Amino acid sequence: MTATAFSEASTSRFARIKEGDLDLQLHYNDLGEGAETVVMLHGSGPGASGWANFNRNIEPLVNAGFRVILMDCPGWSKSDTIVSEGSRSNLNAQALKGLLDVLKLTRVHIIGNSMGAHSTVAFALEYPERIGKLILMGGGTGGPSAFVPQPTEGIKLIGALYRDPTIENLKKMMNVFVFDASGLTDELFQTRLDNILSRRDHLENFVKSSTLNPKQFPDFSHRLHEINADTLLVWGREDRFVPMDTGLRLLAGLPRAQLHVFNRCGHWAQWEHADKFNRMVLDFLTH
Ligand SMILES: O=C(O)CCC(=O)/C=C/C=C(\O)C(=O)O
Repeated sequence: MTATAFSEASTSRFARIKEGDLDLQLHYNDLGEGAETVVMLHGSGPGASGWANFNRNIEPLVNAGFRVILMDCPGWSKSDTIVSEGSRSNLNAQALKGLLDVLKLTRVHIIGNSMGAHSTVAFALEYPERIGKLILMGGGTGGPSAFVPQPTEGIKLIGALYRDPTIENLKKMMNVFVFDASGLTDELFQTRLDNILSRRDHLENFVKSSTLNPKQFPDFSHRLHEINADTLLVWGREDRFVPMDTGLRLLAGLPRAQLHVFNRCGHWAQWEHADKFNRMVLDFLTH
């Protein structure tokens, strides 16, 4: 499959999942045909989706012979909406279990970005037999930062955009996502704003969820030693959403983890340093 052979629309799929108390329709993108599958889980910003977060990272994996599944978590993009009163990390893990069962995938590698990384760790703890290797970027556990006041600047901007979804608030948030904002185009802003405004129900339910339970992403630090999977941690040195000492906490707790820190990089390492990130991921998955 070549770069021009796939698009969001041509790879868009829906699945009905019933997993425990969850009964909902999930949207996902399905690309490639390899024997091994890589699942990508997006972050929690308004208008995020698998495609929005990972469109620069799909092609090298597909060309290397992996099947790639981008799951849109409940409450994002074209998946059903939901109010999360408990741990959203665990809710997303449960949704992923349901999707993998529908797709008959027994074991997958997972790349998680921010909330997606928190959810990857929740999945690894709940369903250890279903995981291959893990790649966690800008997340993996909630909990305190020893150095940066919380909520961080970036998380406050996410909250402001959820409550008041204007182009001005979107630009404020996205300028903090990245180290170098010169790559953010008007087209990117407009696409993201269209995604945001197309699902007001998701926005309202995220605000409701955060009011019901401000700690949507619990601290897994005390359980990290249970995860035996090879894990690549990737952080931006200038991450203003989830500070880099969270990466150090993960490195200390996960027995088989290694950490790579990009300099001149914010919260979107997979986008800001896509070529190097893609090479590192392929090397990690194939060796
Ligand atoms: O609150 C947290 O710990 C997670 C924050 C988070 O998931 C932010 C992600 C932002 C994006 O990657 C996005 O919106 O595209």
